[in-house]
Amino acid sequence: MPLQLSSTFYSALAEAGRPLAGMWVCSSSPLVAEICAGSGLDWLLIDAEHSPNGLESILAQLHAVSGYPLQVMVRPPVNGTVVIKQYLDLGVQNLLIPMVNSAFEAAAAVAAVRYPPHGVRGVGSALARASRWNRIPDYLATASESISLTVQIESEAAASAVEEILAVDGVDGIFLGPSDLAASMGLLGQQENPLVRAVVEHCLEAAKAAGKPAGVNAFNESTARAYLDAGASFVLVGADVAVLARESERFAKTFIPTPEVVERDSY
Ligand SMILES: O=C(O)C(=O)C[C@H](O)[C@@H](O)CO
Repeated sequence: MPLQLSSTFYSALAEAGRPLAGMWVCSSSPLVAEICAGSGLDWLLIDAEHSPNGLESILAQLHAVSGYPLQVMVRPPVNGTVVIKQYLDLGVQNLLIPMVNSAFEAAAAVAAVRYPPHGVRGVGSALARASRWNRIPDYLATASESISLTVQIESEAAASAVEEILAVDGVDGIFLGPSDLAASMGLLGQQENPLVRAVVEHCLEAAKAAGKPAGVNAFNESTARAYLDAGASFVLVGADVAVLARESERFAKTFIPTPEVVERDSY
């Protein structure tokens, strides 16, 4: 029986017939990635934009989660042809490209994931995990069927161009980043601000009109539910590192007496 690659994020979304819920893996740890993979969530996003991940640690995490029935997406640090080629050759099948601000930038990402004549992806898969070292029959001809591309809308410029970005052939879906969006609107740290939420909802509507799925980052449960009600097809509702940070603080608060605040003279 020939080897087969798993289905993509968007095939799984269509098959599920309901929104997909997932979480970030930012710890760069294969062990933590595997713990999260067995949680029952629909998908994981391994982050390399803000997390200390290199090709080796991403590969180790892909290995760790490979036996679990969920989708895995990976976010590279930049929208770059070389880095995208390396991720694809590593066997990443679902890519989330950060900071895509225009149709031009979205088209560059599409070109990076496709072989010539449809794109500019370099040909090295025979020596790479992507094709399982040429054990996937016809990998070069069929690669694009095993890859999904999601672009991140996370600035005012991107939100203004969202219709054009959605219209780019090869963009399978969009993902809203309320934190950077808020920052670009002069509202740093205010991802829950009604002005930010209104822009997110505008983009969700644009995606619906374009017939493409849209996802959003929302760690606050009521916000996540509101975005799902507004038409989000997939959400990220937490992160490994955040769970660990908040729970370890809770342990400390529960068992360690709060030191008295010592009033000091000002020097
Ligand atoms: O702008 C956003 O929101 C995101 O892109 C998500 C962040 O990068 C993520 O680290 C959560 O804060």
